[in-house]
Amino acid sequence: MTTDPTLTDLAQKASSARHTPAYGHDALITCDRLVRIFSADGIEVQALQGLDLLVREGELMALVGASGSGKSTLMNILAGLDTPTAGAARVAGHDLLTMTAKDRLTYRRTVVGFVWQQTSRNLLPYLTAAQNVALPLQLGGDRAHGTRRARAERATELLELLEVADCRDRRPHEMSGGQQQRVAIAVALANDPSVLLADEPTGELDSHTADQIFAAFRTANERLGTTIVIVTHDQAVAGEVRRTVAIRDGRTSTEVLRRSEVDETTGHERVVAREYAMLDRAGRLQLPADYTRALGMRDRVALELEQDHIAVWPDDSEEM
Ligand SMILES: Nc1ncnc2c1ncn2[C@@H]1O[C@H](COP(=O)(O)OP(=O)(O)OP(=O)(O)O)[C@@H](O)[C@H]1O
Repeated sequence: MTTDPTLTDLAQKASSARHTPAYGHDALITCDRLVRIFSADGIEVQALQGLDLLVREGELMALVGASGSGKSTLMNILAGLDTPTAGAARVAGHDLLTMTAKDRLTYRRTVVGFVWQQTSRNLLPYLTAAQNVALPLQLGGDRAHGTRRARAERATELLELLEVADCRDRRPHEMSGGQQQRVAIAVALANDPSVLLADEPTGELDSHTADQIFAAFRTANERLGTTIVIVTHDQAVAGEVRRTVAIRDGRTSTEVLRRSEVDETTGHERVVAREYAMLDRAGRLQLPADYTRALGMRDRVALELEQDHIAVWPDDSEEM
């Protein structure tokens, strides 16, 4: 039996809804049902199809996914280089959908730093490493680094932190690919951004050099507290971070979390990884393709609520 709610019931309901924190209220990066549609030659491509993602301050995380799944599209939006078609995206309090062109420029110069795959895209070829690091300080208009000397000191400090102080006076073509990427990280960190975004930063490097670049990101994360999001195909990099989020068909699909555990018998520390599926706010869940294939699940499945889990069964309606 249902009874009509009283005015007091409705007031209480409205008040509790007001006190429910908004989705992602405590996250540094919030993507809420993010959509990006590209139209080319009359054909629409939905690169992001309602992507949800929360990243907390101080995280170092990896984004993985097949080619064409939407990783670069997401990174370009977070970098302030592209605007979403619909949904919501906020980074450090900046609304990426409603920013004016002027806000967008300030955002790109002071809130986010980026490192791209192509080493040549990250540095200006005619400037030395130190000059490359000093440039964003000058453009960002940071008062603390208003003088040439203050900027040179900051450049030296960052190049030392990333262990490329010896490249200080060299131009990009006089450095190895790995050195160039470490200088690129220093450039991206110059204005002390809230978030550092890296799109396949080790894509052009051999595995040993890639390890060194990853160590440089870890240093930035641990020593400066910068939140870092790395898009990577490199399993070694994805295996090193505490959180790896997989994107499939323009949505976040699964997430692997790793934590250290001490083995009770040996006393050794080991890393335990566990994979989770993403449940979106509408209650949608993407089942891994190999699971559904293994059980011949297609368009319909049966669900049963158990005491502590939900069971998903293949469609048995034909047998009924
Ligand atoms: N400017 C654009 N115009 C039209 N379609 C685009 C554009 N940029 C991306 N797309 C399409 O959007 C989809 C997602 O592309 P995106 O580059 O984000 O994928 P990705 O996961 O980064 O792939 P990769 O790992 O190969 O770089 C693809 O189908 C791509 O063809």
